[in-house]
Amino acid sequence: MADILQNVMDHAVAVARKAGEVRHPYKDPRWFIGEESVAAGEPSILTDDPTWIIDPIDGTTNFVHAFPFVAISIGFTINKRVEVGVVYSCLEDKMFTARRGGGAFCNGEPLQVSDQTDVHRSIIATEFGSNRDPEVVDKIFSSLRNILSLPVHGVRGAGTAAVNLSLVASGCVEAYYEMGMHVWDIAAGSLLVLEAGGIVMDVDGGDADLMSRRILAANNRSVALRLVEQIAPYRPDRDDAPPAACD
Ligand SMILES: O=P(O)(O)OC[C@@]1(O)O[C@H](CO)[C@@H](O)[C@@H]1O
Ligand SMILES: [Mg+2]
Ligand SMILES: [Mg+2]
Repeated sequence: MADILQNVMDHAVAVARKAGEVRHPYKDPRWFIGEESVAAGEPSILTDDPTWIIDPIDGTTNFVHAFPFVAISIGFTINKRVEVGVVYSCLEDKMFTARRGGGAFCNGEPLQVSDQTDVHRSIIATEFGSNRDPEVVDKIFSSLRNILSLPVHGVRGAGTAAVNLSLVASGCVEAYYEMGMHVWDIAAGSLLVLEAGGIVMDVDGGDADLMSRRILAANNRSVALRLVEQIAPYRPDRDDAPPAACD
């Protein structure tokens, strides 16, 4: 794994030098989108530059309550496309890695999504999120009611987007959808799913957009599209939305 990260960093330096940049890729804030750096006021704009997208603890509420799913999530993008994804599920001691075109792995073992095509025989992962706006809560429950009534085998949620995506990549659940999480929750895990043979799209069936705070990741298109029909979508403020103006 250290080799993969080193290669990526070398690549980032090479791209920067080619572009005539003198910025240090480990230090310049423009090369990072991190949950904590954004909370501290750094920008959250995804550019074509090589960019690390980092969530040091995904599943903070789980962590506080000793609910045993917590992950570190590190994605790396070039031209706004995830090239490398690493999710470390700390308490499971599982290191998930993926490199674009190079497959997805758990502790070095190749991953493959589930081959289930029937949504009625599927387990779907999702989250309730932290938005308690009644309209949003209604949409969450409307989606859940529709999906449970399909029916499906079950609905689960690990409490971390990164782990939910690792579960899709591992074939333990057929799909995961959520609205309201952030780019640092999903950048790495979305590549795990793609490289394990799955698909990633918007909850309305459109193209995936890392900054949109909406995701549907599935083992295949037929399961995904059945879910699109059931999901009541809403649009959280984008991760790259300009800050609200102050009076
Ligand atoms: O703040 P944290 O712990 O980094 O992450 C937030 C998060 O855990 O909350 C969501 C639940 O809605 C998850 O999908 C998401 O990953
Ligand atoms: Mg976090
Ligand atoms: Mg998180």
